[in-house]
Amino acid sequence: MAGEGGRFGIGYALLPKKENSFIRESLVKLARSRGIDLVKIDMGRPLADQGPFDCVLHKLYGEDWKSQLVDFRSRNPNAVILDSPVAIERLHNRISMLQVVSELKIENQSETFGIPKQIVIYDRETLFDSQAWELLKFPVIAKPLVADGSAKSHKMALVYNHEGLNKLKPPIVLQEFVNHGGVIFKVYVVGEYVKCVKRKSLPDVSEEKLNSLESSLSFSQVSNLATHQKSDDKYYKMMHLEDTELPPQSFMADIAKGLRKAMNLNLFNFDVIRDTRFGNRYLIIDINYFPGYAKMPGYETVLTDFFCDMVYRKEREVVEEYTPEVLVAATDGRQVLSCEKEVRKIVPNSCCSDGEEMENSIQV
Ligand SMILES: Nc1ncnc2c1ncn2[C@@H]1O[C@H](COP(=O)(O)OP(=O)(O)OP(=O)(O)O)[C@@H](O)[C@H]1O
Ligand SMILES: O=P(O)(O)O[C@H]1[C@H](OP(=O)(O)O)[C@@H](OP(=O)(O)O)[C@@H](O)[C@@H](O)[C@@H]1OP(=O)(O)O
Ligand SMILES: [Mg+2]
Ligand SMILES: [Mg+2]
Repeated sequence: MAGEGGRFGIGYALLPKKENSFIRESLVKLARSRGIDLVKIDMGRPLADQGPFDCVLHKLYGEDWKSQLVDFRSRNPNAVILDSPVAIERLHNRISMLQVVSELKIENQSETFGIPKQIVIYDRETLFDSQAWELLKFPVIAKPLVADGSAKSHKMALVYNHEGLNKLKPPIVLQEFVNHGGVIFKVYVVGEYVKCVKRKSLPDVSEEKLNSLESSLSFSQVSNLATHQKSDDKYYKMMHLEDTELPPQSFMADIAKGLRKAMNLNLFNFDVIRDTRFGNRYLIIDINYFPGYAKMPGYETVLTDFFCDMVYRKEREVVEEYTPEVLVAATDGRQVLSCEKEVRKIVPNSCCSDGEEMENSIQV
């Protein structure tokens, strides 16, 4: 729990690309001003020997890292691990990733949601087996089954006809391509916070295109192109992103909450398209763990609020189990609010309330 001076430590373990985009000076400074130190985990040493950390933030794969987390957890049972490797693993397979969407129950009169029709293909024989295809219509998108963050796992192909299947390398997921007006919605989730933004997507596929000689089109991370790449393309010049209406915020928030609970994850985004055939039908096509949050407006504040929430909530849970004497020692200079029935709560003086003093609190 809180170290010297009532500060909290969050250790992070990220690949260099993610570290560069996410761990910005602006985030580190804001977190520091609110009592949280972001500390890089040294991958050359055992995690359990480092810290102390109140929380571990990570996006790394592999058995060694998983067992390090298990070891860390057993020695630091009160630390928060964001997020559990088992929960993250569900997102490494494009079938299990979207299965959870099909299980969600959300009451909404005006909008509906789901996933596109899709099948999984493990070998080349099945790829050309018409029975496997009964459910699907061209065009389809072929996506690698594994979504493990490698460049390969983002390599896709839009396939217009049977001929286009020749180039594909199973195991893949074949997902029906749904015309959606060339705009995708990315819904970023950070705990309870939900933010939906618009991005350019693949253009709609016309009947003429389907009947043309072209059999497939390969692409990768189309919604993630740098701005200059986007403006180079004739298609993007033609599109008017501003004209597209966002989906209703409360609807996206309900889906986000449902997914967060069902998947037991705090840090993810999901991609949503609006089916142009029905203006109120939304399809979830992708879910990513720990996405590019730095692209989210005001990400520093959102993430710092969330970190504060995590570490203080955990500390409250722990402290509530102790006697008042232990509590006083544990709060280490911070304020303690004394309530009826001997329930004690810590009122952070530098975090979440931006340093404002809380009424009725007793300074210890
Ligand atoms: N079923 C679909 N119908 C229409 N367009 C789709 C469909 N699936 C994917 N796309 C388009 O292809 C893009 C890439 O697909 P997807 O999001 O599954 O890949 P990804 O590599 O996992 O993306 P990310 O970079 O978000 O992780 C989407 O952003 C969207 O533009
Ligand atoms: O940085 P990373 O390598 O984690 O890349 C992630 C990328 O974030 P970035 O924009 O910071 O690159 C995300 O972009 P947005 O959805 O937020 O647009 C998305 O493409 C994830 O799928 C990527 O994770 P991966 O699937 O490759 O593990
Ligand atoms: Mg995507
Ligand atoms: Mg993805």
